[in-house]
Amino acid sequence: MNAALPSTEPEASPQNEPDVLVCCSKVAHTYGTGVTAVEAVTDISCLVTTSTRVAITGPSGSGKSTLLHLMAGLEIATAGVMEWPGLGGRPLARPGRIGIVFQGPSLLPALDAMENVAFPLLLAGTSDLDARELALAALQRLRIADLAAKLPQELSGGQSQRVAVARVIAANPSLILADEPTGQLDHHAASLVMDLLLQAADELGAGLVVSTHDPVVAARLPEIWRMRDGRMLAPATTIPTPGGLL
Ligand SMILES: Nc1ncnc2c1ncn2[C@@H]1O[C@H](COP(=O)(O)OP(=O)(O)OP(=O)(O)O)[C@@H](O)[C@H]1O
Repeated sequence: MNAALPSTEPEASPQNEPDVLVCCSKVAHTYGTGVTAVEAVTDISCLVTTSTRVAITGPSGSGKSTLLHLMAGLEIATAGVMEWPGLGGRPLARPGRIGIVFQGPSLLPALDAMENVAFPLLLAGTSDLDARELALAALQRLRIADLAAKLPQELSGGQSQRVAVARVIAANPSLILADEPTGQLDHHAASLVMDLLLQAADELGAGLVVSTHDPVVAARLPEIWRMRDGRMLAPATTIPTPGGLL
């Protein structure tokens, strides 16, 4: 079902409805000001729920990363309204509720895989012992515990991205945002990373939003939102709200 369109299906009972994690209403984001201003996204309206499994596709520069950064709270909308009802408010005030997988190397080179997974938990105040236990559990859950003692330089690009997925799920997020997570991987490694992202989202009951250039990767998700020149071609820009349609 397209999460951004008014549903024509019978209403689910409240306890069966997925939580709305992110609501974008006519959102725009402009980088810079004056003659150097770039309107990276324009008039974006969409919903992300705990059952969302969506690929955002579009040419380079179409605004995919900017939209993910807005959802993550890493950028602030310059027009429109961003809300995170199911996350308890603006993400930066609620660290851990959103997990982000970035394109390319993101592991700290001096730490082994398990320490890399544990590191954000330590920063969030988890005790050393608990952080290590949670990190190992995340690696085990993704069946990559054999990589725990390896340094990033000893990992392939695909293995590094799988550890990056473990780092995200160790914090038990409600929303997983992955920005070109397979951009530097071959098809086999990309497929394994997508397997893990989908598995993680299902096991955590988390929403999953993946930006990608790759149509094969996009086809792994049940829903695709296409962007061009900062605008979303699909879904349509009407979203249901308690007060009516935007
Ligand atoms: N920090 C920034 N400062 C200024 N302009 C930016 C910045 N980040 C992105 N842009 C511009 O915003 C537009 C959208 O960029 P964005 O990175 O969101 O697109 P994208 O679809 O993710 O591209 P790619 O697939 O190449 O990563 C582009 O014109 C880009 O040059």
